[in-house]
Amino acid sequence: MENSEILEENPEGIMECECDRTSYTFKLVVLGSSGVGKSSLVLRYVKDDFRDLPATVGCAFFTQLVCLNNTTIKFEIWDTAGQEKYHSVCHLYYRGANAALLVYDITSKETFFRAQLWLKELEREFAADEITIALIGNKTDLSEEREVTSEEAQNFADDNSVLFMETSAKNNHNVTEAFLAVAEELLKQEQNKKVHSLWSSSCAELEEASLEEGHRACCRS
Ligand SMILES: Nc1nc2c(ncn2[C@@H]2O[C@H](COP(=O)(O)OP(=O)(O)OP(=O)(O)O)[C@@H](O)[C@H]2O)c(=O)[nH]1
Repeated sequence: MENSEILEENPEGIMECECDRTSYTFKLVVLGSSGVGKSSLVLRYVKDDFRDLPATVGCAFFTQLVCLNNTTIKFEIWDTAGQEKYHSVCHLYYRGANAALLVYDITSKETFFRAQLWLKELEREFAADEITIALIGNKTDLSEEREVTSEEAQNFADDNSVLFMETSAKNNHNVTEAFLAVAEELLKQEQNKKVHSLWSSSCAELEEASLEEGHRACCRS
């Protein structure tokens, strides 16, 4: 996590990063029940601010640039409304997402169950290697009212192969770390894809070479 920084986008929208060798744009959608702190997490991450916000209507859109391990990442963040009346349109917002934060409030078991339902919905809509998912337990500053233990959430995350972190948008605890963990995972997958495609093309070349060799050997005999 040390080798990372949040970057400013200049007025022309050009990424400014000394270490910019490769750049990626990732769509990240934030999902979860109303009031769990989705918008507050995004506001904390993008503007390092915390204040009372009106309930989100539909969806709010933000961008954030991050330099991580000599790579520039542009996060396109879609902060969805948690109110039930918007649920039917949510698929429009998570379509094409590379990553999802499934947020619950550690003081509300119900919101944890709702995050589990979100996971099921995403598993129906995306193949496993299509989307990086992080389960986020927010409001750790209210630990005396906690209803969801870290252990049960961690176990659930491990069983379902998703990232897990607890945060407080209010106290700025683990917020940047949560987004960076997702960025790191996305970069890892991009690197795996590159290795896989290099490997596939080398295999194809080898196959072609051995066919040619076989053909020559056959013509010699
Ligand atoms: N104590 C505490 N309160 C928080 C935290 N994060 C958000 N809140 C409060 O929780 C309430 C809801 O926060 P929002 O960020 O609007 O929640 P949301 O999930 O975006 O809600 P919708 O827009 O309805 O989907 C607000 O009163 C926030 O101030 C936190 O980390 N700790």
